[in-house]
Order: sequence, then structure tokens, then C-alpha cells
Amino acid sequence: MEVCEIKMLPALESDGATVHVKVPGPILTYQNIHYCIRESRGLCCKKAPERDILKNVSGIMKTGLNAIMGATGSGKTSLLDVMAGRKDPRGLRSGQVLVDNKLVTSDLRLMSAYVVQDDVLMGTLTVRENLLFSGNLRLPREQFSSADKKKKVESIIEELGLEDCADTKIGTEFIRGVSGGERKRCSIGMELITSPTLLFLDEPTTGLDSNTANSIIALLHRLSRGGRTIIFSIHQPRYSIFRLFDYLTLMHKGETVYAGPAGKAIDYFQSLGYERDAFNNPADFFLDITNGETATSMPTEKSLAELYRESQFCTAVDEELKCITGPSDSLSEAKSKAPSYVTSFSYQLKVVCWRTGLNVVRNPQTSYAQIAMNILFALLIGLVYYQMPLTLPEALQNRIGAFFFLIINMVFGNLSAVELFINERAIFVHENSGGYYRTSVYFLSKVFVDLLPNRIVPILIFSSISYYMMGLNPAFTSFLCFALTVSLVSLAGVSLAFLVSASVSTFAMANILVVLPFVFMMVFGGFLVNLNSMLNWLSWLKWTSIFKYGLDAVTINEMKGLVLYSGNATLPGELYLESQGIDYSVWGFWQNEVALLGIVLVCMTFAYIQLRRINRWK
Ligand SMILES: Nc1ncnc2c1ncn2[C@@H]1O[C@H](COP(=O)(O)OP(=O)(O)OP(=O)(O)O)[C@@H](O)[C@H]1O
Repeated sequence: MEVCEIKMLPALESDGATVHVKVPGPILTYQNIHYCIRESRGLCCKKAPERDILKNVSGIMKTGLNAIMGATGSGKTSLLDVMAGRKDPRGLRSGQVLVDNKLVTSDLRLMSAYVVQDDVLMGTLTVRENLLFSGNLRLPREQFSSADKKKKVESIIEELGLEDCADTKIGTEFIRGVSGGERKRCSIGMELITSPTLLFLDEPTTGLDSNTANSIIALLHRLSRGGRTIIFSIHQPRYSIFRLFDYLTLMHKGETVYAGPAGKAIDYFQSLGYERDAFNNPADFFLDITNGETATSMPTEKSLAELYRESQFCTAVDEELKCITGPSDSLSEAKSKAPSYVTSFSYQLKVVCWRTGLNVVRNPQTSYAQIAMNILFALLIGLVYYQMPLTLPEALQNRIGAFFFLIINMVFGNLSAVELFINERAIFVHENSGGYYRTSVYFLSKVFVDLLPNRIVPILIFSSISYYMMGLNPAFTSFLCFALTVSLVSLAGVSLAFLVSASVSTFAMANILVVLPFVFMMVFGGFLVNLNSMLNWLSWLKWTSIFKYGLDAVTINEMKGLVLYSGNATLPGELYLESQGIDYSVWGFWQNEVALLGIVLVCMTFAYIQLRRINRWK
């Protein structure tokens, strides 16, 4: 193919208007993009046919504001995602995306940024802390000292007009935070930290009132004048927003029906015979045309997409695209998307642990509620089983009942842990695929800063209150063994819940998936049914039961060496253990702890694998 140079001109120069930029931003071109999806129709149905989402679309995005508009379902977001390399490459049947005439590689990706539609910010952190988090992880430490990063954050706060809310928390469902517009500006700031020259935004004004939407687009307009190519999808902008657009791509059913200077779009459609009411908003006018709600005075058999292909605008795009050569193996290149990191593993771990810690401390419903619930439950169990006697039959019945009761609480008390990851799923996917940190860093910070302290500290408080209230074996080592066992039981429950939360994306599904194994384990725990009397082919299930290991360990810890009284007769606790087939040797006790630790490690390993397997494509 003949090679000729692409004109590095700002978008409107050919239009007579001038975009005053000293250094133009990158030029993004996409050629013959054909994208399909295959919708799943359930397990029993045959393979669903493919549906075309983008039908051989081509275009050029230049310095300035490049808006993609169209009715809902027209393919705006899909086009944006294909350009940004965020759409699953398996659906790409043909076409390539080039930036400044080069294939999009990980280096090129570093100069671009993507602002997702639903703001993915840590709600418990302030605007400044969120921006600093992004800066710490995405600016190379060799080039930026801590002071430089702080300076950069301050300049972004100033550039985006966030000074007044810089120290306000973003907000969660429990904390009232910044406004929608400030949230959106903070999301944009998170991406601007790397000074990207190519910025993608998915519907940046959705959910905002018209004045806030106006200020966001005015901000993007200002940023584009600093030499940036800004590409975004947008729904029905008002006129004052529309007139800031430099370049417009109008989509309809996966095809382009107009691509050219935004200022010329009205004239183009009027030249096709569509009459515009003087007070009609241009965006509404275009949508009325594509939806067939405005009739043309020049009826034709041709579709809007065909008319566009015959227009001078399409010819101009084709002419420019002819000058572009790109390697033919763009598809395979696109598939090998490997995020690159600018900071080391240990530094990422430090920064992510800092954020996780702040989030835990500022999230009272997780940390304080856990402690309060455990104190309350310890008092309850302590009062119900207060200073258990050594006389039979209460001595035995109460002890075994108390142990079963507390093990149930330790396991089911962790049902809330399914929220652990589901709540942060969108943030993790965005940050991990955006090159903030490695999956292992997120996983380790979650385990060591959130999961372990949040479960261990309340359990230690629980054990100290309930153990002595119940009047169990007063030896301190026995107390330690008891605390260790209930901690491990709790951790095993929480790891299973974490595994489930890393595997599914909805609470409803997670709740079902976590309750089922818990109930099964409870049945095979040894309290509700005598495990020795069970059918052989079923009895192996007891080896998977957190309840069995927990119950056996606390029972051995208490009954070994205990003397019970029945009238004048005495009964050693070991006799009860033998009758239940519980091995009360030293190893017999510790094998339960080892098994619980094994369950924790296996669940954690699978949870990590699931985190790595999460689909990052849109
Ligand atoms: N991953 C996917 N799985 C299933 N369908 C998809 C997928 N991606 C896109 N689609 C379908 O492709 C069509 C275009 O979707 P897209 O999100 O690009 O439209 P849109 O113009 O951005 O719409 P909206 O304004 O409503 O967001 C829709 O019918 C959508 O359901």
C-alpha cells in the first residue's frame, strides 16, 4: 500500500474554524471495524447466531472534542470501547484502530485514559486522597518524587475547579459526599494524572443536571485546547453543549450516518431534505431523523448510512484513511492486552494497603459492627451458659450445645463477607485493567488489611468475654487453643465467602452459593447427626465440614482432663470423646487446626484464581 503522511491538523482547520493548539493531540483512526456479539440463550439452546453491533465503520478522531451520538442501542459505546481497546477482541471480525498511524500497543495505551460511565471511586476517601492514590500508582517513581506527585495532584484539583471539595469524601450509601458533577470531575482527574493526550469518556454527562453537564463539557473543551484528543459518547446534549463539539459521529444501528465537523451536521441533513424547526435542539433533530420521526422532503430508497457513504464527508474520511498504513495483524495484537505497571510490587502493596486500611477504618458498618455484634453475642452466650456446672446431665448437654451454638455463629456470622469483593468489583476491574496495580497486590491487601484484622480482632474480644463467663477450663493455654480454634473457624467461613464473592457478581447469587455449603457442613458437623452411624458413601462429607473440625477441637480442648459428676459417680471427659469417636491425642487436636487452615488456604487460593479470571472486557 502506498504510504503517505497524515495531515496533523486540528479538527476544524479544514472547516474554516481554527482550534488554537500549540501541540496537536494524537490522531486516532479506525478502519472497517466489524464487531459482532453472540448472545447466550441459556444452557439448553443451540449456539445463538451472531449479531452485528458495528458494521464496517471507519473514521478519524482529531485534536478537540469528538462526540459520538446516536439513539440508545445504536452502537456509540461499542465504537468507543473498540477504539479504546476495551471491547472483547473475540468479537472483532475485521478492522484496525491506529493512533498516529501506529497500532495500539501497551506504550500507546499509557498515553490514553478511559473515564467509565459509572464513577469508580473509593467513596470513603476524599477527592484529594483518591487523586493521590492514582498519582502514586500511575506516575513512575524514578521521574516523580512524592512532592512532585502532590504538586501534580494540586494542579489537577486547580485545573478541574475542585478546590472547595478537595477534602470532602466522595461518599457512599452511608456517607453524604461530593455532588455528582464533582464526582465526575474527580473521575476525570484520576485519569488526567498521567497527562494523557488521548482521553475516552463513556457518557460523561449521564445522570447530571443540565448545568453540571454543561460545566463538564466546558471542562473537556478547555482540556482539548491544551492539545488533547477527547472522544466521548453522549446522549442528547443541549444546544450550549452541542456547540462546543468539534467533530461529530452520528451512529444508527451500528452504522455511521454522519461523521464530520459538528457545525456542518445540520446543513448536511437539511441538504438531504430534512427541515429543522428553528427552536429544535440539534441533538433532538438528529435523533428524530435517525428514529424516522422527521420525514424528508426528498424521499429516497437509500438508507441514511448509504447516503452518508455517498457524501463528501465520507469521501474526505476515505481520502485521509487511504494515506494510512498499518500492520495487517492488528487483531492478534489487540488480543495480547497485557497491562503494564509503572511501579514495583512492594510499592503498589504499600499504597493499596494504605487505601484499604483507610477504607476499613472509615467504614463503620464493617469494622465497628463486627466488634459490636461479637460483644453482644459473647454476652448472650455467656449469660445463657453462665458458669456451666460439672454435674451431669447439664454439664455435657450445655457444653456441647454452647460449642455448637458458637461455631454456628462463627461460620454464619461471616455471611456478610460476600460483600467483601462484590462492592468493590467495578473499582477493582477498572483499576486493575487501567494498570494501577497487580491482581496479587489487591488480593494481599484485602486479605491482610481488611479480612484478617476485621475477623480476628472481634473474635479475640468474643473469646475473652464468653470463655470465662461460661466457666470453661481456666488454664490459659486452653483459652488460647479455644481462641485459635474459633478464629480459624471464622477465617475458614470468611475465606469461603470471599471465594464466592470473587466468583459471582450479584449478592443474590452469592448468598445462595455461600449458604448452601454452610448448611451442608452444619449437617455433617457431628452435632445434628452421629457421624459414625452415617451411610459410608455419605460419611466422607464430614471431612469437608468446617463445623466438624471446629466442634471436635473445642470439645477436645474442654473435655480432655475434665471430670464430670453424676451423683457420687465420676465420669472422665475422655469417655465422652471416645463414645463420639473423637481422637483426643495431641495430634488429634492439632489435626483439626491443620484442616481448618487447609480450608482457609484452599479457598484463598481459588479466590485469587477467580480474581485473575474476572472478565475485564466490555
Ligand atoms: N457485550 C455485549 N453483550 C451483549 N450485547 C451487547 C454487548 N455489547 C453491546 N451489545 C449490544 O449492542 C448494541 C449496542 O450497544 P451499545 O452499548 O454500543 O449502544 P449505545 O448506543 O451505547 O446504547 P446506550 O446509549 O443505551 O448505552 C445494544 O443492542 C447492546 O445490547
